Amino acid sequence: MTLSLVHSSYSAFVRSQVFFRLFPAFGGPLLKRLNPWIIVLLVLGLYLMLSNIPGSGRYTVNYNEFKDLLGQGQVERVVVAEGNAQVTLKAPRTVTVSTAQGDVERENVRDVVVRLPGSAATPDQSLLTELERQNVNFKFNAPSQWGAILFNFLPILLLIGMMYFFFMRAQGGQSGVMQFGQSRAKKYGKENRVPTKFTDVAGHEEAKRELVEVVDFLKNPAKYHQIGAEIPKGVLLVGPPGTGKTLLARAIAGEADVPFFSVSASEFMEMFVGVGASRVRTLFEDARKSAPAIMFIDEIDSIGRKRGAGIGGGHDEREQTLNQILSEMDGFDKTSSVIVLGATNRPDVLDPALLRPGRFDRQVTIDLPNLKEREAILKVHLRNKPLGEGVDVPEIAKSTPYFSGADLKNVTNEAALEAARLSKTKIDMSDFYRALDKITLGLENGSLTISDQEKKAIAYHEAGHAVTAAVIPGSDKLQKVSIIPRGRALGAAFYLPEEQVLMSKERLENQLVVALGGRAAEEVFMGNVTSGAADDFRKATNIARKMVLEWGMGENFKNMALTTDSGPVFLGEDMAKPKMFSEHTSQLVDEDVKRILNHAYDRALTIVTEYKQAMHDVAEALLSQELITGDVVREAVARVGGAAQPQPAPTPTT
Ligand SMILES: Nc1ncnc2c1ncn2[C@@H]1O[C@H](COP(=O)(O)OP(=O)(O)OP(=O)(O)O)[C@@H](O)[C@H]1O
Ligand SMILES: [Zn+2]
Repeated sequence: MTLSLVHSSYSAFVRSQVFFRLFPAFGGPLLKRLNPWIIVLLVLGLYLMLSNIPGSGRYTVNYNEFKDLLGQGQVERVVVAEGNAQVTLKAPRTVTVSTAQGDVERENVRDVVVRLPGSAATPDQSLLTELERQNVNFKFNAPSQWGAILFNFLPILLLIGMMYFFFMRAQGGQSGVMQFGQSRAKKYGKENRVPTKFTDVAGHEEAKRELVEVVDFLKNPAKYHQIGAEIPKGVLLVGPPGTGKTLLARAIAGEADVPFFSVSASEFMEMFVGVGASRVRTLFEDARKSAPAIMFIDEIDSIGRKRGAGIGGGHDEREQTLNQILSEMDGFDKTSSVIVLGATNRPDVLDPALLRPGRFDRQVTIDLPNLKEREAILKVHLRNKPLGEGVDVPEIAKSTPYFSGADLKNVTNEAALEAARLSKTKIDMSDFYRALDKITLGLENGSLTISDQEKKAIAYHEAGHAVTAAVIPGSDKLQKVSIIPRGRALGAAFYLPEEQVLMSKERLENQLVVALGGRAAEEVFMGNVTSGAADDFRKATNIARKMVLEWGMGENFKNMALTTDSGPVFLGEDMAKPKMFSEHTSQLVDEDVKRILNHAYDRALTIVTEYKQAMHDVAEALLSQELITGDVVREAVARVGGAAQPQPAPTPTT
């Protein structure tokens, strides 16, 4: 359980992590795969079903019952096939039939099936004699071609088929026999003309300027060929999820009016080695046929990771697929005008071979949008939505730091849904606020029962964050504080972080004080501490470790970095990377981290004690109103401190 969700502005990295966590759905398209195994299973299932149904829709009777019926002269017709006899009675009557629940009487039965005793497909002699004597219409069907093949040879055929299948995969899927891979690649590579234009992509002006060249080449390839200019074969779009990489790729195709082939690299990943490579081949063939064209490969890092880094399964397949892409790109002759656009958010893990000249030798960075760009993106997505008076788009942009384009689109959509839910005809500012709360924190958790004592603890905890944030000069501006439980969080303080690329040591230390302010308040005002600060500690420790390990801010390690690689580590790579420092060094690191955290915690304790009255005021306001604005906190602090502490320069808000 977390008592608070302090999304103050740690480092850009920490922040992006938070948002990736909050928006897992933006990780990429959901793939619907039809796995070859499913087909095998279906066939097997069908086989089992067919071989189990003796005669569809008929009751089954046991052999003795049949003999009785025959003895009574009730049987009109018998057809024997594969050890079963399909029996038609002279008239409908009540018979004892076998069911899963045992023998039961059934009325009005005329057609039944009898499973003949023994494994023989031929009925015994005495039965034949009796049938003949009664002059029953009797037919003995030798197992039909069909039945015989299906029931006796199918398993063998399946086995041979699968061996063949695996064998071909192992061969690297040479074309001609790769029906599986080929037909599916066609389906994945959607070839279509797209109406998307650059005007649909807000912001990214820099990227657009670079990509105009690509558009021009696709429009007039002759111009470039004639003068001997070589145009990039591959352009890598690099940026976090949801920032519009796919959108830009489509816009290029749309602007140039050329076919757009798109595929997500993870779709190449199959259980069978070689399928991916074969799909790549087919896809490129198709694209070349309709050149000039754009081929877009999303999530290229999923196959383009450094070779040899992976551990375990799927790794051969990945390498083969990657090799195929590389050789296809090399295979483009200078006159073929297919441009491959790849998208990734992990360029650092890509195989260097992908980035060599003649392949993805150009990189275009697609970053998270800044304030102005967010406003522009919001406007794009609000184009067709009716807005009420007083909707302040710049204000929404300000409240959505580090949101990606996809996140912003989601905000506009959620706001529209909120408005519709209240049967409004226009979207108001309040709808946007509710949408934002919902998105950043999850739904209000009304089912949670919280005791009064717990509520008090939460209120003081949040007050601790809020008051320290208001007291420390230059902290992120506190926007609001709430103790309404939402999702996993029991309470939260919201800040409007100033977007900064560089974090000073002082600023980081201040953030640590605010992060630990919650626990400090618990200790001072509740007399005991709770488990609610777990998340705060995780975040604080994360920052402190980075300060020591990466940013050279530790006392033992002034001005040196102990890691060479930042960012989330890939499983394979991490396992392969030897530990960079000794046991002794680790101890020194821990010392430094501890010192930084302790210092911050002491400062937090001092502040909440010094601003005792403000703490009480804020906690009480929270307990009675559940949600208060940053102004309430700032006023409470000002009443205590007067001019003792300089206030943060307020960023203009309405
Ligand atoms: N700059 C932008 N302008 C307008 N809309 C945007 C922008 N960026 C993202 N969007 C919206 O977000 C949606 C998702 O973006 P898109 O799929 O292009 O992101 P992506 O970078 O390809 O993400 P991923 O890496 O997850 O595939 C787009 O369909 C678009 O509606
Ligand atoms: Zn907290």
